[in-house]
Amino acid sequence: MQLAFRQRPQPMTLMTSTPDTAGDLATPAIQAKGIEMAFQVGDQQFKVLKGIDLEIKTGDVELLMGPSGSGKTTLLSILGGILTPTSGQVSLLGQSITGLPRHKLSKFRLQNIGFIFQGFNLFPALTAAENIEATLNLKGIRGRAAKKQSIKLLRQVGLADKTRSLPRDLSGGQKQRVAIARALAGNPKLILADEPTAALDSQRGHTIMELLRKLAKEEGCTVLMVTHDPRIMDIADRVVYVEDGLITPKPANPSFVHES
Ligand SMILES: Nc1ncnc2c1ncn2[C@@H]1O[C@H](COP(=O)(O)OP(=O)(O)OP(=O)(O)O)[C@@H](O)[C@H]1O
Repeated sequence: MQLAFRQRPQPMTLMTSTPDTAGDLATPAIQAKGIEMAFQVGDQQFKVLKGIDLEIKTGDVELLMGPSGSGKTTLLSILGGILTPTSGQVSLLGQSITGLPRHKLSKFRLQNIGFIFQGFNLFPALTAAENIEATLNLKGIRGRAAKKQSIKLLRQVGLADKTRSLPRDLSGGQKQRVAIARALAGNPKLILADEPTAALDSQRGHTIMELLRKLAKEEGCTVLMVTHDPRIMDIADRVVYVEDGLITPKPANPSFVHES
């Protein structure tokens, strides 16, 4: 566990504006205010996030970068309503998710957010296409329509020939692309991704980023991803850095960009 508590500048709000967005520009897709997160380890409390203010506009593709252990995954999980912050407020698509009852939060997540998290979490007994269909079924898309969409999504991530493969017969990069296709199922308005290109070679990573950028610019989907991957920085609208529990527009020591 790496925890750093050096003195940092005060929390700040970063705002973006991207002119070629297709969605509702008036409402930020993601709005976080005063996010703090402390973890209890034994009898000690570690404060990982110390007052994060962040606004991300609809249709933006943004990257969260920062040193290992700086709290990027923790922040992404809080923004996606998977973790509850110690304090602070999160609004997604204009709706406050802070304090929403669990069942309402689950429903909101299912309807609006596509998650790409490390580990892929594919059902081992289901084929690539069935893994995506299962998600579509949960979103109320069934039968032929679900089959058609799952095959289309697998084609978009370059896996047209793997629709019937089980996860055990896929490489790490292929599993990652199935997980990406699954996150896009049902056209979520938000995509939250943790290292989505980590297991992909340069060309495939670039193809995935182009796909996400197209969704953002043509369909107003908003994409926020944690990455250490410098290869995808040029495709993002903005890079936001998490350092010492705060957001900063420029890192003090950017060497972490070339990690992993
Ligand atoms: N459930 C937990 N209990 C205790 N500590 C935790 C927990 N989850 C995360 N942490 C600690 O919080 C800190 C931030 O973790 P987090 O995974 O958010 O960092 P990160 O920036 O995503 O790191 P990496 O780039 O290595 O994935 C780490 O020191 C981690 O050990």
